[in-house]
Amino acid sequence: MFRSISRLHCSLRSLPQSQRSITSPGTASVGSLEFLSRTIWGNTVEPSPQFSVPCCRFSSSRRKKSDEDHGDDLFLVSNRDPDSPPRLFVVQPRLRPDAMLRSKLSEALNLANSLEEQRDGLYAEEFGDKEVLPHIVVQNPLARHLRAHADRYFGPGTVETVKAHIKGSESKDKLDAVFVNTILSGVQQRNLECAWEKPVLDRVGIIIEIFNAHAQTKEAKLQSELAALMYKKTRLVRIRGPGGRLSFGASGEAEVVSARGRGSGGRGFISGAGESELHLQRRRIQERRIHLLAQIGEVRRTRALQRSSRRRHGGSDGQGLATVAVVGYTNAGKSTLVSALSQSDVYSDDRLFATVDPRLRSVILPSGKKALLSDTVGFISDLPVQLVEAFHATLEEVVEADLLVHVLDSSAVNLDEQRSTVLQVLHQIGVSPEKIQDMIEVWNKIDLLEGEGGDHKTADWSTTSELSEDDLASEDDGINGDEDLDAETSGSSQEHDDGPSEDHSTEEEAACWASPGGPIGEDERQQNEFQECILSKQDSHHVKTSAVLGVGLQELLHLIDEKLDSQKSFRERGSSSGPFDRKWRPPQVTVGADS
Ligand SMILES: Nc1nc2c(ncn2[C@@H]2O[C@H](COP(=O)(O)OP(=O)(O)OP(=O)(O)O)[C@@H](O)[C@H]2O)c(=O)[nH]1
Ligand SMILES: [Mg+2]
Repeated sequence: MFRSISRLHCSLRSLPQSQRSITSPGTASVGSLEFLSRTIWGNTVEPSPQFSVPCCRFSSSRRKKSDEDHGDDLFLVSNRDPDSPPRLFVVQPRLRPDAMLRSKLSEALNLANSLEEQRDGLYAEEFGDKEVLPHIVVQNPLARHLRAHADRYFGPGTVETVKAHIKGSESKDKLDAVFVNTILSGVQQRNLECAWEKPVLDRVGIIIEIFNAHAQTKEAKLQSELAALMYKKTRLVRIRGPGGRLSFGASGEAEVVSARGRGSGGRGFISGAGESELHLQRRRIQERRIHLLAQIGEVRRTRALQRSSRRRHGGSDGQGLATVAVVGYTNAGKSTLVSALSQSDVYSDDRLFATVDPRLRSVILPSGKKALLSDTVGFISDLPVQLVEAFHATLEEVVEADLLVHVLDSSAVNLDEQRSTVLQVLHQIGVSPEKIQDMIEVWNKIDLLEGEGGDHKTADWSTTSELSEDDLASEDDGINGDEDLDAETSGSSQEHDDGPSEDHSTEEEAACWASPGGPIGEDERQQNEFQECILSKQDSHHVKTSAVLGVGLQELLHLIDEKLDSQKSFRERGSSSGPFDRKWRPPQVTVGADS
């Protein structure tokens, strides 16, 4: 384990002062810093000395080499050593209300513990046996200032407090990386790595890493590499190579001066050393991307052929076979439900994104007809747009399915948020409002609710980790940083720190959590349709199931049968393909990018 850590984490080396200066020859000009600031925040902020702090580049322990490899490390933490799954320290910005904080912290801890690869089809440890990872709840910079710090996201006090806690946790066991459960810019990520002397993963990064770690098939591996590549492309930072040479994105000591570089070259005095390196790096990424897209294109063609052949004569006696896609928030119980309905064995696990490779299982409906159930990847709030784009081939199965079954974890406190996240992703990938209207909603895990058909709001907030009130309790950090009030570790005890702005910001925060890709519709009409869809779904009829106990399965099968039947008669009456004709298009706003 130590070997892999040392490969991940190089020690900080100091540079001569002349090389650190933001105005020194050969490094960034103030002009480019201003450009960077504008790029990130949409307006100019004072260049911070943080941008010029030299820091290290972390290399991957599980780099995939290939002839066409673009020369960059794509994955930061996930490794192939089955005896040493990465151990992360989790930083959770505080949210209101406390129930929301708990559910997000629980999700963050589960994400951090899910970053593990199988060896010979097995994980090193049962998920339930895993320890709760070290974590800290800190002041949310969005809550206090309605804007995060441009350089390190958190204020200096918080950064120092987290650093002290990391050091404290390291005395017990080595940490591989820090996971900050928010979306960081490339510059913020790099500066936090420098401050904490650990690789830092943000929410987008960890999800991409988990997908990569869990991908089994060639298709899923290609897609997760593409997602990582697209993520990486937005995070090229200027680094100082071993000979003091400046370049972008390769290993070496980092000088964070430009995360995107767009426009930094060839613009009079602000063009500087390294710009051609940046273009080289971007070109290599672009070449690899084109190569991956070509391979994924092959996968899509094969899948399309298989789909149309199933649709025409997939049944045992040559008749067409309907496909029912099972969708939902990650860990809602989709795979368990597909297993139970089809009486087969589909891999299910408490790890988030246990399913990355879609699976088809056949099921005999009460009418005697056969249908195919498609178990697919789960969704999550702030689903990285790079993943949605890269996993287009997989998600096409959902768009092309005859019927959707939306599985919800009825014991989740944030059930409404999970529902709207899923509906947004469906909308984003091109599923029509009509099809969403027709979708069957399943409230799974009812066995976890108190009493039969109990109120889900009263359910336990965490079914997957051993968190208690103590985990959220105030921790005395003992650090007298310059911004101590900014750095706290409790959800309840230091209310003096939160003025009335907290509630206001919570709305903003909630909006941020709930929106995976910012505005996703191209025009207002589509947005309105989508909003109507969400509203109508909230009150719609749902089937209650317990996939583990086998409750509600027959009712669900009857409903699937009924819906497919009514669709068939609808088609026979001469309707066009209607609900399935909208094409996927990327959202206009890129999450996690430095733009
Ligand atoms: N108590 C209870 N647990 C369930 C139920 N259905 C699934 N689970 C558990 O929930 C966890 C997640 O189940 P999965 O079927 O892997 O969930 P999923 O939606 O496929 O998750 P991803 O593939 O990670 O998106 C597993 O530990 C299941 O045993 C249920 O009805 N009741
Ligand atoms: Mg699954």
